[in-house]
Amino acid sequence: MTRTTSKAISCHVRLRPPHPSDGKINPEGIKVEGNNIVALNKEGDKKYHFELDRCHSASSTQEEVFDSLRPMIEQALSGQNTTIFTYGVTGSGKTHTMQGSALDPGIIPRTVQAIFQSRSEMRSSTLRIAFSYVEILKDEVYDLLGDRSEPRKRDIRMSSEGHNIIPDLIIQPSNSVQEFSEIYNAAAKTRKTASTKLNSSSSRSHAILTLYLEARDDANPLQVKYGKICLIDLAGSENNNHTGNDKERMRESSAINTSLTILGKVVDALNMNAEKGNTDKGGVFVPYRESKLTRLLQDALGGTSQGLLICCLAPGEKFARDTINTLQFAKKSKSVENRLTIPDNNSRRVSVPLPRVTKPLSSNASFKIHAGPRQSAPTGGRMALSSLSTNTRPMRVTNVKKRLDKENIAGVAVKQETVQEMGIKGMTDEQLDQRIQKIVAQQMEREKEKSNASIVVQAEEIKPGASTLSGDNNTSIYALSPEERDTRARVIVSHARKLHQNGDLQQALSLYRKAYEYVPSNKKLSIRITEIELSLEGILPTLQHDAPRSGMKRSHGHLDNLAEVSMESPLKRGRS
Ligand SMILES: Nc1ncnc2c1ncn2[C@@H]1O[C@H](COP(=O)(O)OP(=O)(O)OP(=O)(O)O)[C@@H](O)[C@H]1O
Repeated sequence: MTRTTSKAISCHVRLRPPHPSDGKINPEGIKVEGNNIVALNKEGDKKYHFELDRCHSASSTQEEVFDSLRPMIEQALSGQNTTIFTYGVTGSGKTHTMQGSALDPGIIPRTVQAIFQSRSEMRSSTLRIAFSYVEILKDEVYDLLGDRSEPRKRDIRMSSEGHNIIPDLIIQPSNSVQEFSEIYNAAAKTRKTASTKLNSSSSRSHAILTLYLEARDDANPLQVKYGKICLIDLAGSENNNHTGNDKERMRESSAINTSLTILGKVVDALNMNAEKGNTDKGGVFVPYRESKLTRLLQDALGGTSQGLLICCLAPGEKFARDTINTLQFAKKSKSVENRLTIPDNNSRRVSVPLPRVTKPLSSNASFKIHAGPRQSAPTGGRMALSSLSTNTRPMRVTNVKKRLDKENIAGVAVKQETVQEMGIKGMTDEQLDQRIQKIVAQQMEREKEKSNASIVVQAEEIKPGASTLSGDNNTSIYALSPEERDTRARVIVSHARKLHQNGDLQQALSLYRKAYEYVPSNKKLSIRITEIELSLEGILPTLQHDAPRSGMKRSHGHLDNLAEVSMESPLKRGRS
């Protein structure tokens, strides 16, 4: 089980030490006092006061910065999605804070080190680690992993579960810090940077590194905790009067500034909704979809991830306005509340397992070996913890997952004790797979036998007189042709959708389950059912019906498509 709780985004500030590119510096321009910060405007006649969760002065070390967020990494290891991002004007120290250098490593290398360290200390569970790495350049998403000769541009799509996903994203398993570093460092070099007047190595793109964690209890492999850490180095906001940008840099700069402006609009909309006290009913439209960045940050902003924003400040007088803007962004972000899903210790939901490394990675073959699958769509990954923007975990769903999805859908409880009694400790994954398959198959068979007789009658009650359902109340599902099963499922789904649109999740769920009996291989339907179940359990934060609301844009797609798509495969099979 999991529970949900509200938690505001944490906001830290880090002041960079002076640098020759800063020009004139007013020693009174930015003052850090404990967790308070006072900034002067450029003219020096107006003071702005801000209180943040943590302020790091110019003398703060990388270690101190990391120590201040270490608890979040520990929570991620317990299954909590986590997003940490650096924000600030160009040259303010975002990349230094997030990445650092070999001699002075930043958050990313320290986080990876801490995770592998925790893994080596785990006594009763096994931790598997994988990562993806993308950049957003001029509002396009590029996969930084993978072979250079392959196309790297990726789309973002809305999954049928309502999450933003990146189809074909490479998820790279990793077995050691060294293995991670070889691949990650090579990929980081391909991130777009360029020299500007303010920063000789200015990031021209937003970079998102996602670490996927899967902790499996050794004594009970069905107890799995999934965590995800997104570490985001945003490109800096820019004033082209200072940067001396040429035409190409200007174009990049404009895309960077636009996406950061939309980020600000998203935060504003979330705050307006929070002020109204209700984000779900008739609130202000949150423009996540206006940029790729905000689509991918959706889970971190008003979603289910715990979030930390680190605002970086440059001390030069010419940055006074940027400093105040950055601090104002921090101030408004602080009031954005996320709804965290916190797994408890007994969680046994089986989710999307990480891909396995089948061969050892060689140091110079990092991009050629993709033990991680490249898939074109999410295949029913675990929704509670997989919804973070990149959120999107297009990983392979193993047979175990599929079977246990079926288990849920058919309402068959595979008792944990039963599995334990069968002595699965020490089994290989394959043996475990086979064992679970057997248990689920037996239980599903029993459930199906019980429910067959009632399904047709119940469907008839949903829409009396529907021609497709009339006259054969006693017909077994198995006696129907694929087309007939498909037609029946369609009718039931269309009623389920109406109930869903009316917000009657419980009834909708029961009808979707009935429809699923007719089309048990239908993945979309299976995902929809799981989604509603999670929603009813309070694991998924909101599961809104697709009916258009006045004054709000609606998200198109997943429900509208459901009846259609859900019926596709059986019909195709029937014809072939
Ligand atoms: N805390 C710090 N201590 C020492 N040097 C720093 C610190 N922060 C930043 N620097 C140095 O300042 C320069 C600019 O920093 P960095 O590249 O991290 O800025 P940025 O905000 O990522 O810029 P951009 O948005 O242009 O990519 C770099 O040379 C970096 O090493």
